[in-house]
Amino acid sequence: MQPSLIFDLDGTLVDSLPGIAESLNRALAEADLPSHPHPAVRDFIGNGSYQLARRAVPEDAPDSLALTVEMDFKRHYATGWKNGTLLYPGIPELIEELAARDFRMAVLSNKPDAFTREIVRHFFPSDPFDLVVGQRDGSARKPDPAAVVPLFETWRIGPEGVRFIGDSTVDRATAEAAGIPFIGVAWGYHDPSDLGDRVARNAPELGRWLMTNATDHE
Ligand SMILES: O=C(O)COP(=O)(O)O
Repeated sequence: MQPSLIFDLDGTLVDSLPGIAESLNRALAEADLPSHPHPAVRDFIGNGSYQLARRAVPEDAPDSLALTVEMDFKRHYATGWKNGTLLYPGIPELIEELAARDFRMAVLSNKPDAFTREIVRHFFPSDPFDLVVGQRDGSARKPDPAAVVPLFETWRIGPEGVRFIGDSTVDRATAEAAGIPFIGVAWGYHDPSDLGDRVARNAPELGRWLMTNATDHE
């Protein structure tokens, strides 16, 4: 049987850095705080919108200021993501091909849930994912392995029947803690050398690996 596939969103399926940076910098400007260049914002991404804001404000700033920046970031991002989010090359073709081959697929993101769903709906109108899960109040978030439990429940499957595909050390840590084989992607926001020994350089390579390993755990 083919493995079920969990995809990270930011840095894996879509390049969301321009939209995140623009919305974050607008929120910072409203709080009279300095903005950050894209490479710095890239390093803030991965642990959700609160951590994004927390890392963007001065270290000694109170949590209340980080929360204000997070709220304003979300307000700008609600409209701003469309101008600053792009699919990575080869991703739509890869997802279509995997769907045609009956791979079961899900998206698991630390991005706020409403944005995660809206972005996935926008870029994947054929609805190829069984489940799209973003960050929700009160629910576990990566790297907590409990974040993958809703996916196991939907698929009625254990970790050995799943692959986790992501661009970050947060994704890798989640997969490892949950016992899921991890495949890194080199085109995202973290250094590929931190992603273990299976790191795909482009979407066709990732596709080949996923399709040729399809029967690993039959
Ligand atoms: O927005 C974030 O912080 C991370 O999002 P991701 O989990 O899709 O990489």
